Amino acid sequence: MSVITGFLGSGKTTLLNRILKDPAMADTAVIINEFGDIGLDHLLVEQAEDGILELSSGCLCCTIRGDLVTTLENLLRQIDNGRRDKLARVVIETTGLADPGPILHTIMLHPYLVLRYRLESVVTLVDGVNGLETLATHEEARRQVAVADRLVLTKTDLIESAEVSAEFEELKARLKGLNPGARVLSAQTGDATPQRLFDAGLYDPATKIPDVAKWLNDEAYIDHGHSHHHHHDSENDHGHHKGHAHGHSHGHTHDVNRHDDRIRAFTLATDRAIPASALEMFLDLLRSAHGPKLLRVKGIVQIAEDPSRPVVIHGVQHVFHPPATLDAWPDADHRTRMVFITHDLPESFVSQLFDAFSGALKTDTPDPQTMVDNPLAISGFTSPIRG
Ligand SMILES: Nc1nc2c(ncn2[C@@H]2O[C@H](COP(=O)(O)OP(=O)(O)OP(=O)(O)O)[C@@H](O)[C@H]2O)c(=O)[nH]1
Repeated sequence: MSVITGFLGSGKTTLLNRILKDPAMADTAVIINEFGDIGLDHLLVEQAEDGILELSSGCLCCTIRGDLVTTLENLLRQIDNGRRDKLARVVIETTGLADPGPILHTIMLHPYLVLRYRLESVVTLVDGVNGLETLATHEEARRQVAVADRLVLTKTDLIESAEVSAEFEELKARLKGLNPGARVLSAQTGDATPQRLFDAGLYDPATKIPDVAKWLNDEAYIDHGHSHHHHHDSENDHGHHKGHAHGHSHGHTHDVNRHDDRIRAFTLATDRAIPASALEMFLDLLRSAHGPKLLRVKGIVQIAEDPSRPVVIHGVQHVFHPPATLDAWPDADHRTRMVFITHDLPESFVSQLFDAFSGALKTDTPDPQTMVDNPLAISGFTSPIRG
């Protein structure tokens, strides 16, 4: 399942309209609000039922009937009844100012849908001409960029003057600052193909084998770290971070970029395994106490009890997929590696919390027992240390 988001008028409908015709969209169900918006006349509609149209490309175009859950259930029912043989993926277009969070909530917190759908890609469209201004003035737009797996630049054909093209370069630098790991595609050059847009999940769609390096893309955070100053102070440096990157692009436009300082992109890497229950506690605490500050979390984690089988974690805002255990490490690198994009949540806080739970105690940092026993701590937690 993938979600297409982007600011008002960023070109979502235009992009969808183009990709619906692509044979690579066969067996994909695209959920939109209204058929009228997308102008399907030219797409040779073959059949209509339950608000679902089958296009000549083999793509299904669905309007929301009732609510999103009902629409997603209807699609599953068609497969389960044998009325449809295959549904490779679902793409949901969010409307207007949409925050993809509630849509992802709906699916990942639904007891049945979560068993049948897996989040593949969050695609965010960014207007190549107005994007810089939108990012400067709208918090929502910055968050949309920060949660993305793929960023698509639209309207680049309208860039004519040198001034606009300088702004465009600046826009690209800002996007990189906000979300170093997201692949950037261009709607105009035709590189925003369905495959590039949507194959952002952990599992290769053809082989079903997890591709951790591509999915996590933590290398991008490290490369990105060079040209920026670090808020990092030595007190917080535990020496296990592989790279640091901060969500802002510095340079000649401090004014415009100052908002980005609130969004941070960073990695956390360590050789130290964490007990399974402590990982659960770490994620629970992050999610329940700081959920709104998490924009995106991905990671592969070494578990103390079963170090040869890593656990994959994945969250968008405070919604986390149930962690999945892989049969083996994908390569020789067996370190825990996590990438975080946060809003008003500093790297040092996350790394200290992880250290506390993974047992790297320092005299001046909280240990998990005190965090749990602390009367000021969030209620409802039990000790991660059993026995
Ligand atoms: N020149 C140019 N115009 C574009 C491009 N993409 C979209 N547009 C135009 O921008 C306007 C808005 O595009 P839409 O595709 O409707 O944008 P949207 O994101 O679906 O808009 P909302 O549904 O209102 O949020 C339309 O007039 C499009 O024709 C592009 O790449 N180049």
